[in-house]
Amino acid sequence: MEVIIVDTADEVARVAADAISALVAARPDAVLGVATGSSPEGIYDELSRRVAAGGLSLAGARAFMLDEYVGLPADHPERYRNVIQRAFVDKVDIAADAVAGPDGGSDDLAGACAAYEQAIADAGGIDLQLLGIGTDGHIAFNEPGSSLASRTRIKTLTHQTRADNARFFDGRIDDVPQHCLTQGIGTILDARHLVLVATGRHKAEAIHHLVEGPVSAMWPGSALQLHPHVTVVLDSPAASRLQLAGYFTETYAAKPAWQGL
Ligand SMILES: N[C@@H]1[C@@H](O)[C@H](O)[C@@H](COP(=O)(O)O)O[C@@H]1O
Repeated sequence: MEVIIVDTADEVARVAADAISALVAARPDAVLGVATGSSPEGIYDELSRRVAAGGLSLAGARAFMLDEYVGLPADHPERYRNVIQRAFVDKVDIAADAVAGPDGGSDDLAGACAAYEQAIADAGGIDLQLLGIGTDGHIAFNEPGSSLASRTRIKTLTHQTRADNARFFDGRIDDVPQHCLTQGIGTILDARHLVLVATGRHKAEAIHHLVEGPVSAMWPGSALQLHPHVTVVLDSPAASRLQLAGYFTETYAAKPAWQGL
């Protein structure tokens, strides 16, 4: 696991965008994994600037989403497929039909989960998966207690996650769906490169457990320790509980230029 600590959220976004730019330069038909939440928004804005400046094109890329609420109407602004449309698809040159998510509106949710796993497999798997992290340590919507081997399935959101996400529903926790479909931790670990971003002191505890805690279903992000290619990009407040912060800073400063992310 490489942990990169920078000063600002803008720098976090630039580093993560660099990883995507390098991948797409080498493989224009890359399969990206995109995440919702506030954390990746700066990355999408940075990618959009690079596309507008002509230095990057995602026209040949495909993308898979991590998760989706169950039961929101198709036109609900907080349905994650609509969120990712506004935050990412509309800002870059990726084809709208090249972006897929689990179907939280399906009458057959188990079937929708199986179909989503199959779609990812049919695309050859995900090259680079962007991730944020919840304050309770969840990745995608894998709440504490999730199997580290889980695949795409229905989950019940914790009170803490619904309270955190109520800000997207005019502060009304009761409007936040109780259920979601989410890639499992096993699904996420199948991606070839994981890039997790976090900013702010409210993420420091979850980041501490992810990087330095024991691997445990109680802190789902800690499963990333099992993956051979993980890049964690943090601002200083998010890194503030890391015992190894000094070492990570020295390592990044001394990083060989040829190494890439
Ligand atoms: N399902 C998403 C996660 O993928 C995301 O990582 C998390 C953190 O969101 P934020 O980046 O807004 O703190 O929120 C949601 O619960």
